[in-house]
Amino acid sequence: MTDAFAFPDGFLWGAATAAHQIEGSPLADGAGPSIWTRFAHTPGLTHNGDTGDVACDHYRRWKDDVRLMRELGLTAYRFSVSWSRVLPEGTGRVNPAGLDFYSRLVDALLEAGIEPLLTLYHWDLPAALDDRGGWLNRDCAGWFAEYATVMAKALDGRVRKWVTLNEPWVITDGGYLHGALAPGHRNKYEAPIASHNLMRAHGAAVQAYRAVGRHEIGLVVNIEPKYPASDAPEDQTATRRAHAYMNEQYLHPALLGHYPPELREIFGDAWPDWPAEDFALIRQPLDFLGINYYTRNVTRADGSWPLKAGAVKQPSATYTETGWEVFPQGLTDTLLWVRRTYGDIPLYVTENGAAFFDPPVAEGGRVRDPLRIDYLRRHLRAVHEAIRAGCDIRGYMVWSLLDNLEWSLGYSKRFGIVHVNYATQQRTVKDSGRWYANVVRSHGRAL
Ligand SMILES: OC[C@@H]1[C@@H](O)[C@H](O)[C@@H](O)c2[nH]c(CCc3ccccc3)c[n+]21
Repeated sequence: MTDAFAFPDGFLWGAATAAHQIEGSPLADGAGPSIWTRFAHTPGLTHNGDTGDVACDHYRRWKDDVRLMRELGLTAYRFSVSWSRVLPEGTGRVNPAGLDFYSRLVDALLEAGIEPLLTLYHWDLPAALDDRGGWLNRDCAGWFAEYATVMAKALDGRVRKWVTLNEPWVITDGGYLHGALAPGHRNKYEAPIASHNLMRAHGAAVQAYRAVGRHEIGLVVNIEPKYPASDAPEDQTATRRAHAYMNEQYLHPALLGHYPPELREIFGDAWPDWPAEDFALIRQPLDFLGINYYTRNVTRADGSWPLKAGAVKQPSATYTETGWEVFPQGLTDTLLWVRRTYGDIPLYVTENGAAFFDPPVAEGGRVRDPLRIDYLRRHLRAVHEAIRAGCDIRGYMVWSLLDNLEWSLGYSKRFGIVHVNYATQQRTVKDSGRWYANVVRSHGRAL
């Protein structure tokens, strides 16, 4: 009998984190501040005033955390580099202690048989570059290329899978349009400029990497599939607008060399005429795409700004602590859509997971999180369905290895398969972590 859930040979089973969310010690050993150091220390901007000053103390506990990954049997680990730890001013002077932290982390991962997937940018821009306009300054492409060159020279070969940006949509929509994330701008005219410059910087970093690196580089995007709430024409066009804005806005320029037409419709006079040469820079050949999937959106036309499209709550669905509908079919649909629209580029599910209300650690060190096990099992089966349908999916990274700092939501949301007691920094593998370890051990057959 063929195994029900046989995954391809070499399929990577991993977990994902990001520097600012787990490391702590943001200014240790010569590191410079990032926009999140500033944002979180600005009163009123984060839940409870939570900051990344300590987080999961991973900057000091990284050896134990790699040991934990090895005990879980992970074959890959996706993490991000804090740009301002390595380049305290963002460009120019390199901080050797910062580079050394990541070099030792990578060596420990390789020693444990764990493939590193390194994300260059996961939202924590050096504050010194924000002072120079940050992503609104077209010079950011050169800054990011310089940073990519420093990292490639230091780590390429030991790191063989590189990612330029994590989720340009969130960086732009959160940081420049709605202001919920650092640097906290709320400006319809800035958002397209930041968004376009992020993609120019992506292209420049891919070019810079290829001048030094000999391995693979890709882009990570969040995709939230949009399903029309009704057959009404206004709901159909609203769904199309929302899909173009969130799901096509970055993959189109990166892979097809142009934006979807809906963006000019959405932003109107705030959507510039971009210089044609920008698209040659943005559209660099990629070795893979990372897809971050959490939920879907049932969409209808409404008066909301700027999309005029809103979500329709699904009465019979299960929702996570972040208000996201549990909808595994959306992951299969997403992976098939990517292949249909952009071709057979290798894919990784670089984030998938859920925040549920976890009970406290019980006697004997157990955290019972059945809802997370159900979520992960159903989404991994959805990945397998896409593989059976012909998608070239090379790996899956659960978000997240550890409970960690959920950006503006602080420590109020727990996504980890490992519980973190923030008062003691004690790690406790949750039931979902034990379950995932078994799935990894069986190469998916235990699903
Ligand atoms: O919210 C859980 C995780 C974050 O902790 C990661 O840093 C980030 O890469 C990430 N992206 C998404 C999906 C996109 C999204 C982010 C924030 C808010 C709404 C949607 C979920 N997550």
